[in-house]
Amino acid sequence: MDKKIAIQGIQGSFHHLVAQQYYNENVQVLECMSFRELVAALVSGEADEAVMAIENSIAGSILPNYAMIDENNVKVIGEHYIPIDMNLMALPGQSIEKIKKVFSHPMALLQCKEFFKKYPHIKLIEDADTAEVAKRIHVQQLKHVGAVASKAAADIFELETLAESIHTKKSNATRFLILSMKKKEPNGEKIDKASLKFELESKRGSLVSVLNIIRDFNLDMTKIQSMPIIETPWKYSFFIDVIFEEYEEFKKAMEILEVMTEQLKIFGTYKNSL
Ligand SMILES: O=C(O)C(=O)C[C@]1(C(=O)O)C=C[C@@H](O)C=C1
Repeated sequence: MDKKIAIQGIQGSFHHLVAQQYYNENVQVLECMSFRELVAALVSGEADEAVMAIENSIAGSILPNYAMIDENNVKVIGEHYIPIDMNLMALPGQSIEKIKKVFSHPMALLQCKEFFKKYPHIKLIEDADTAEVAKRIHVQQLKHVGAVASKAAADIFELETLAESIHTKKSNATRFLILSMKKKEPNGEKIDKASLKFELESKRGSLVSVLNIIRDFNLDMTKIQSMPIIETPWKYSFFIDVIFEEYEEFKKAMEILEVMTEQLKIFGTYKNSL
């Protein structure tokens, strides 16, 4: 039986595009209207795996997603990057001048902030999903309303593109994680990346000591994200990604970090896809 993959959003969303690229064109998806719903579907077993956006090159990290992965003991089993192309769309026959409101996912609106500065008459409103807005405009035949979404969404929901590629930087890209409640099954793929988290005592040099171990064992840190620990004001946890050539070196580094840090947690080891 095909695996069921939870995505945030509906057909035509960027998550759907990633699921099609990572699994296959006909992937069986479970459409979730929030990241919280997506994680709940994984935890309950309703979905086997999930695709979750974690970071965008313009809008930055989606911090609540780090916390949800951590709190629910979700495993990271892969990653996927896609260039993100944002487009303004509306019912056929509308023009930008006629559009009064534009709805989209908050991360999508953030990526297009510069474009909309030129159109101060347009009110930007956050919504659950890019493609879902496109669908709503089509189903309810909403005039004077625009969506910011993918070209695929415009095609599926028969909308006209009023402005193409409206994201601020043309190199706009989003990184997605592939998630599961189970550890990655070996499938012959090279494992050369890991996502982990640790907490540190607020002591002089504690982070530097960890970074030295990472360097000494030839791990290349590709990302570091600090997150406040809610229970203890001004104490932080660090979420990091590392890539490596030798799995054995990674393992040895983790044995040392286990002793040097508090709450070391490895979310998963998987194939680097950048
Ligand atoms: O609304 C969508 O289409 C999504 O897939 C969500 C999402 C996100 O969560 O960042 C995915 C990629 C883009 O960066 C913008 C929006």
